[in-house]
Amino acid sequence: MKIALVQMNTKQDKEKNIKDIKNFIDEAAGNGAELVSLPEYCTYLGKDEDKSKHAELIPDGETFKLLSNLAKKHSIFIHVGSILEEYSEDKSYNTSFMVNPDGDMIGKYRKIHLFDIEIEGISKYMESNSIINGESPQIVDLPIGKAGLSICYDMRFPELYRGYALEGAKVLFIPAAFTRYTGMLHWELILRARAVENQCFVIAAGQFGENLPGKECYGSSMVVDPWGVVISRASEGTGVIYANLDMSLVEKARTSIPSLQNRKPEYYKDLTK
Ligand SMILES: NC(=O)CC(=O)C(=O)O
Repeated sequence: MKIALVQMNTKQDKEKNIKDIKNFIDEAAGNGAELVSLPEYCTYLGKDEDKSKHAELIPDGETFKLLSNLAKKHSIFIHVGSILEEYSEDKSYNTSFMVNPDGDMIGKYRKIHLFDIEIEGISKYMESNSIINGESPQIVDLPIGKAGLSICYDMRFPELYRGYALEGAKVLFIPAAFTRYTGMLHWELILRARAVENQCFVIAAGQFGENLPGKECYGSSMVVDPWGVVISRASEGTGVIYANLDMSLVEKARTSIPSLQNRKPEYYKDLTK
């Protein structure tokens, strides 16, 4: 399967962001992509207090309808890294979903782990001020096999991905708006670790550049194969990157080093409760 990852610089003009998404999807489909993956917060990235104004129903909102029509028009899968989904007056879900070539939603995932962190003197984020966490993992069926959905900060919680792999996932989606500061040290390291330890493809479309004054995203969208090799990587700026997923590499990795089979959870399963 030929896939495309869109690296964006989403800001507060939702109309422009949606126009950009449409143009990127048209470009990717024109270049033969069968699945297009968008980053986290792809339609709106702004201040906490403004987020719920931009939240929508999924699948009954405008963005879903537009993406459903684009998926049908191009006969492709569209993985929406995330948009704001309606929850209450002051909180939204941060929600990812997958649309199939018939325009139907085949899976929806609400970010479970919220980015509540403070790095002294560097940055502070309290995602839970404006977002309510999801409670359910989500696996979708693609023609290339099962794929586990997740969003950004989730990537720091390996149990979620181990669960996906044990449920049969061969692909892990990790769309993001990863901060520039943490990205420099952790982004590639963690993506490659999730790929190697679960012997899955990792597909990680990211936000790039300044989205809000003083808030910058790392970019470096990438596809990692099950052996830990980065097979496609975005450079600085916005744009589309491509990769061909050779699914035989999953079995090859799992046969060569059968670490998923060699687990002994009976000795340590209680430690992760
Ligand atoms: N933005 C996030 O959700 C996560 C992130 O930037 C990090 O884990 O670092």
